[in-house]
Amino acid sequence: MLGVSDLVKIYPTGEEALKGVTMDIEGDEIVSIIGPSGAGKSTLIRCVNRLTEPTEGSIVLDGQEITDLSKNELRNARRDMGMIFQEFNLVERLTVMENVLSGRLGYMSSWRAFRRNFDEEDIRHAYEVLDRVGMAGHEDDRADELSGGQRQRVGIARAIIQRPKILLVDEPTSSLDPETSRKVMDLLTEIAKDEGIPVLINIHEVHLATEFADRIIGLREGEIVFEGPATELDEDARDHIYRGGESREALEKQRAAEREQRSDAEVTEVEKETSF
Ligand SMILES: Nc1ncnc2c1ncn2[C@@H]1O[C@H](COP(=O)(O)OP(=O)(O)OP(=O)(O)O)[C@@H](O)[C@H]1O
Repeated sequence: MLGVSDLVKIYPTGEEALKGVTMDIEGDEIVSIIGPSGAGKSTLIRCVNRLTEPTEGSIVLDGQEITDLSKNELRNARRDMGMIFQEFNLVERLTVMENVLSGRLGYMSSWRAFRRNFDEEDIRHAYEVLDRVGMAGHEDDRADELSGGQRQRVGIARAIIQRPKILLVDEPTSSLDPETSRKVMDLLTEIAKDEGIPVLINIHEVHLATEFADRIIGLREGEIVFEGPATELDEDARDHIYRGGESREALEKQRAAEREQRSDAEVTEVEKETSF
């Protein structure tokens, strides 16, 4: 389905955000990318649909190479990639229904898109999808009247109405409270399984990644340093992703040394106080 090979991204500033990332995602798998801040998680997701232009490497979606598509070809290819963002990216002054239908714009001629001339089938589908994400009855609400959780539900509906082949999700819960985050993740993963499409999701909260993903990819400094099922993400693996080369054992040694140093210092203080 999606194959990423030797993907490199060097920003104009010289920052090498991805240093040759290779990964695949198939079927209806949910893959979470985790890693410390600056590891390259967003860059990876955004390179897949070329919101960020990759520097080198290959991205193949359903047999089509994405990296060398022209602007027009890319517009068509993006219909196959539903994108869900941290900041929801809704048009604030438009209604829920208008925001959801905007997911169909990529399928329309420029003229029909300009006139917002949607098919009846699209409108029927939009009602259905809004019901599916728990937003029935809110069709005419303006986006700027919604709570964060409701906004993300609309974001999910807009992505789903595209009938994409894959969902690319960039920090969907960063602007939400823990309870809403869990509900949104529940909905997102359930819908993706129903639709039978894979999900590539960049997520900060490791507990949500392990709870909802089939597979975890750990990125560190632009490189994959862990890949496996959530059950294999033990403390050692987490340390490796978030602290680099340090293994759990090394960390324990370091902590023991620090404890020893502290107790030596305490002894010295006591000696000082009691010496006369
Ligand atoms: N537009 C840009 N121009 C220059 N450097 C960038 C740009 N976007 C990201 N970077 C740099 O690329 C590296 C990877 O950034 P990226 O946002 O992909 O990481 P991340 O893992 O998603 O981080 P976070 O979890 O903090 O969002 C970082 O060092 C970042 O500073």
